[in-house]
Amino acid sequence: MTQPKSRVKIAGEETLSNGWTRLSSYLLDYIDRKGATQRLKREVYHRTPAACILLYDPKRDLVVLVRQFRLAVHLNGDPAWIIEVPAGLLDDDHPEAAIRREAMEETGYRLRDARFLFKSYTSPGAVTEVVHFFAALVDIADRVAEGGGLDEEHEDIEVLEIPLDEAAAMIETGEVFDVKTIVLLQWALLNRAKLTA
Ligand SMILES: Nc1nc2c(ncn2[C@@H]2O[C@H](COP(=O)(O)OP(=O)(O)O[C@H]3O[C@H](CO)[C@@H](O)[C@H](O)[C@@H]3O)[C@@H](O)[C@H]2O)c(=O)[nH]1
Ligand SMILES: [Mg+2]
Repeated sequence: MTQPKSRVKIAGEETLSNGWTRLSSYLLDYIDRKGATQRLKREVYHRTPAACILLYDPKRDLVVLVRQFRLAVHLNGDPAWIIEVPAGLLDDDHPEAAIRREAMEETGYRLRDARFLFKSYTSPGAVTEVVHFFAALVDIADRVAEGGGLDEEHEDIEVLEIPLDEAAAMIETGEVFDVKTIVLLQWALLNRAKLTA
């Protein structure tokens, strides 16, 4: 499908907040499918790119997950120490270099091969964030450090090793409700046979 960029003209941008991440309000002139120009106002949160990874140990048939506090979840009134796949911001690194670094910092696993799967927008209605998804096979011998996150960034990360079927069942029970984690656990179920071969 052609992507008609000429149908969109940015007519103005105002920075609403410029803290950890910039929040902007845009005015855009958008030509709709009937050919009429609409002046729209849209707010966008400029999150930088990120990466996440499924760590699967085929010998023990388990996945390596992390649990940490997420303020946004807390503010919504949900249980806020949430279970996720290891993930982090690219910080200007290549996605694979970044996910190797994050996997080590958060879980203590040194990755051998990391396979790129796909990338995904996590909230395209308002947020620029794009997340690069990876998978890697790990073995108990690859755990060369404790993980737990960086002390200087006050990361307080618990490492969990959970049988794949149990982790996947936690989607249905509502214990796992982070979208990148749900996607990667479902990818693992679909590909387990190939991963163990
Ligand atoms: N000072 C300050 N530090 C912050 C702020 N927001 C985050 N940080 C710090 O920035 C670091 C980010 O850690 P990463 O491991 O690089 O990122 P992440 O938070 O795990 O992000 C991943 O998960 C998010 C939630 O699902 C995703 O939004 C993100 O794309 C990525 O996948 C953490 O040390 C965190 O405390 C802030 O507003 N102020
Ligand atoms: Mg992280």
